[in-house]
Amino acid sequence: MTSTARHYDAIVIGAGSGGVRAARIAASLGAHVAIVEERFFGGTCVNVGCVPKKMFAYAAGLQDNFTLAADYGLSVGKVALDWDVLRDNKTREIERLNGIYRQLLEKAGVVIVEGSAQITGPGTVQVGELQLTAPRILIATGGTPFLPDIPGRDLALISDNLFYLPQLPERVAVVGGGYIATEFAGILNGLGASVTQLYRGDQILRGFDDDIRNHVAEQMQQQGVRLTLDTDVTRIEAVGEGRRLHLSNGETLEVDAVFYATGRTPKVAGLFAAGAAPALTEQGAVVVNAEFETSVPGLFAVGDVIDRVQLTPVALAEGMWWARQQFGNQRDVPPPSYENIPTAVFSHPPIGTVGLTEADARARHANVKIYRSSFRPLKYTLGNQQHRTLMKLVIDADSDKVLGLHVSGDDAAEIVQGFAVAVVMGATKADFDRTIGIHPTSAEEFVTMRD
Ligand SMILES: Cc1cc2nc3c(=O)[nH]c(=O)nc-3n(C[C@H](O)[C@H](O)[C@H](O)COP(=O)(O)OP(=O)(O)OC[C@H]3O[C@@H](n4cnc5c(N)ncnc54)[C@H](O)[C@@H]3O)c2cc1C
Ligand SMILES: NC(=O)c1ccc[n+]([C@@H]2O[C@H](COP(=O)([O-])OP(=O)(O)OC[C@H]3O[C@@H](n4cnc5c(N)ncnc54)[C@H](O)[C@@H]3O)[C@@H](O)[C@H]2O)c1
Repeated sequence: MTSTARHYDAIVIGAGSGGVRAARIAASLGAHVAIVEERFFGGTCVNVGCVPKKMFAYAAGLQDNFTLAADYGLSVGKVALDWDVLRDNKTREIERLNGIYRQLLEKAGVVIVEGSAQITGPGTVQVGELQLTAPRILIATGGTPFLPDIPGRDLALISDNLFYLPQLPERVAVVGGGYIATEFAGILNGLGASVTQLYRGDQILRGFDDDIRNHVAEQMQQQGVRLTLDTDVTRIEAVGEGRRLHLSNGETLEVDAVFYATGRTPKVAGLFAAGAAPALTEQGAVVVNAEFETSVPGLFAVGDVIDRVQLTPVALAEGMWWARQQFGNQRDVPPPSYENIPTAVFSHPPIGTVGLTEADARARHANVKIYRSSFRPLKYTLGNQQHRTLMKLVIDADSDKVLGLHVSGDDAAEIVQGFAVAVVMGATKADFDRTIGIHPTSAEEFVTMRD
């Protein structure tokens, strides 16, 4: 039913990473923009993703520092986690950020419409009773957790739930081997839960460099995570307040909570009225061309919903490019490149990586040279903590170019962000070699690796 109609230059659906950035840039370029949001401003990353996840990852890592402090002669009292304090402090900060995202949009002159949007036809969006029209519509609705269809899957928790748990469960199973599962296993273990990570493949973190995968798996196990590989969950049943998992290896596992982190699928359910949907992939991702336009002229999409690379900085880059392309005068600027996207996994230990894995480099280049260094960082040498760092450079021996740079250990993400600029610029091993190191650091290893 349409009782009110409003016309804009652009309508953005979803106020997450991609949508907020696109709407703000478009408005700053003079466009009259409306943004529709049904749940929370800032989207997944700010509310139930990157930001609260990193806060919890800090909390989990802090536990280690108390042991380290004792090695340095600093005595501390009994260390105990007050889950309610951690959770509620986090929630307060997230609510503050939520308000900031809303204010940023308002200050930029973007019209905020709260509710669930449905695209009803070319250039037309329905939000409850309200009809919005515009020559350009941008879909930035993100993704939603995917859970395999097994009996009892309703008994499983998803990543959103971790951030609001009434209490920290004592025994936890985490299912999956990707970013979220590995980060959550480290967080829960670091906070004191007894954690089993179950993965159907032969090693976690598929797609990352094999040496790095093995290093992280080893270090996690050393820290107390039970890693059960080549195993899937076939059924979940409730046992009192707990959960019994039936495993593909015939065993059962009893836990207080089970988290599923088995991927995220594009969020398009209910988004299109009959006949209004653009072409979608089999997985439901919105198909776009190089300019982010769908099969329906004037209908565009960016971010997780197009399922290219599910990372916040990628959604930001896509949203920004789209807005400048549509409303700015930068028509000759190429779209964001998907080559050499640096990324981090905030596991314990964390991973930072940019460029090709050794296996990918060998598949594409005839002569590949590997430099590898594994060491116990200085910080840990006064005590018994066995934390190690692994660093690896993948070089094209013919051109001397650095094809890949990988690290797993303290500060991995911070280290790789800077080196990523060099890799994107096409730095060679010789460029690395003539760079003087900063001593004593772990990062200096990348400029001192020799044959
Ligand atoms: C646990 C977790 C940890 C993560 N950690 C990281 C990290 O450390 N680093 C990183 O780079 N990435 C991380 N990510 C991924 C990152 O959050 C996403 O890639 C990013 O949020 C995608 O942005 P987006 O704009 O495409 O979608 P989103 O941020 O998901 O925003 C989509 C918005 O659209 C709204 N919406 C959906 N449908 C409708 C509708 N019909 N009407 C109105 N509004 C609608 C949603 O409510 C939401 O606010 C993490 C994700 C998760 C789940
Ligand atoms: N630090 C970061 O930047 C960060 C952190 C979290 C999430 N993210 C983004 O969010 C995305 C989603 O995270 P995710 O961890 O859910 O996805 P993922 O794609 O990283 O991992 C999914 C895991 O689930 C497994 N899986 C898939 N289907 C399964 C099934 N039917 N049964 C058993 N296992 C199955 C996969 O083999 C894989 O190990 C990531 O790909 C990443 O792009 C990024």
